[in-house]
Amino acid sequence: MTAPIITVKGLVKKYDDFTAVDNISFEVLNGEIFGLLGPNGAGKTTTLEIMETLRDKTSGSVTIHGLDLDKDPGAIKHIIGVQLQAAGYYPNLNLSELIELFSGLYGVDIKPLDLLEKVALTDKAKAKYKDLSGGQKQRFSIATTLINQPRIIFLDEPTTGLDPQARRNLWDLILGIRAAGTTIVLTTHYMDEAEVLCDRVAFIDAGRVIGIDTPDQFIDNLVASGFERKKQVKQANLEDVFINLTGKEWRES
Ligand SMILES: Nc1ncnc2c1ncn2[C@@H]1O[C@H](COP(=O)(O)OP(=O)(O)OP(=O)(O)O)[C@@H](O)[C@H]1O
Repeated sequence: MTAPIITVKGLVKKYDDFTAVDNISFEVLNGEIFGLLGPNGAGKTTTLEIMETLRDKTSGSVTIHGLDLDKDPGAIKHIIGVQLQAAGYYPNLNLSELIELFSGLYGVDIKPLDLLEKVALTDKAKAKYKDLSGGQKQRFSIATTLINQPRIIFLDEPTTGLDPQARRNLWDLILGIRAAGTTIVLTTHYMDEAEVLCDRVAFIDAGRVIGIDTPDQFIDNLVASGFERKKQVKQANLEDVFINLTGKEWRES
């Protein structure tokens, strides 16, 4: 888990006069879950979409699994998994049919039910995307990233808007995908999520990387600098109460 699978160097993205990504550099190591964290508008999605070949960069270089984004975007597309926009989910097709369609577009042969099983959606194989709950939609969206059996997947705020159970179940799903050998780059606004999921995180602010490390090291450094929480931390929080009262199983009918 030590070799870089993604190398971003001096990445810049300008929208007219506005610099959204301002000379960002980082590496993502093979097999890790790497988090891009930072305030709204910091440039996380822009950075993610450039790596996904979905957005042009202004300057800098991106190398993914030895492939240069400028020279081999087509080859990069084959080895990465991206979340498709919901608009691409043809409304008349059910989940099984959508996976068949997408796998045809990728030129791969996969069994829809096998993929749906990975995200606990086999019982929804005949359902339409619009009829899924929020958590089920997110799980289906993650399933679509796996269609081409990619080495790396990119997830933009995968648990935003989900209830605590759905969120924790999605964490298990993401950890399972990593355990199967896939490198994951994700963005999130939930620091508890980053702490549970990410091997390393990069904090981005106003288009610049302001720190890259493991969550534990960031926390240790902060404590070592003399930081103390103002209030005594309770032994449990309201989310623990929620999970304790309502259980952990998939509950999204
Ligand atoms: N197509 C565009 N044209 C002009 N400006 C854009 C465009 N897309 C993004 N921006 C601007 O670039 C900046 C970075 O946006 P980006 O979506 O990358 O931020 P983010 O870190 O993902 O934010 P959030 O956490 O709110 O999703 C923002 O100021 C945004 O308004």
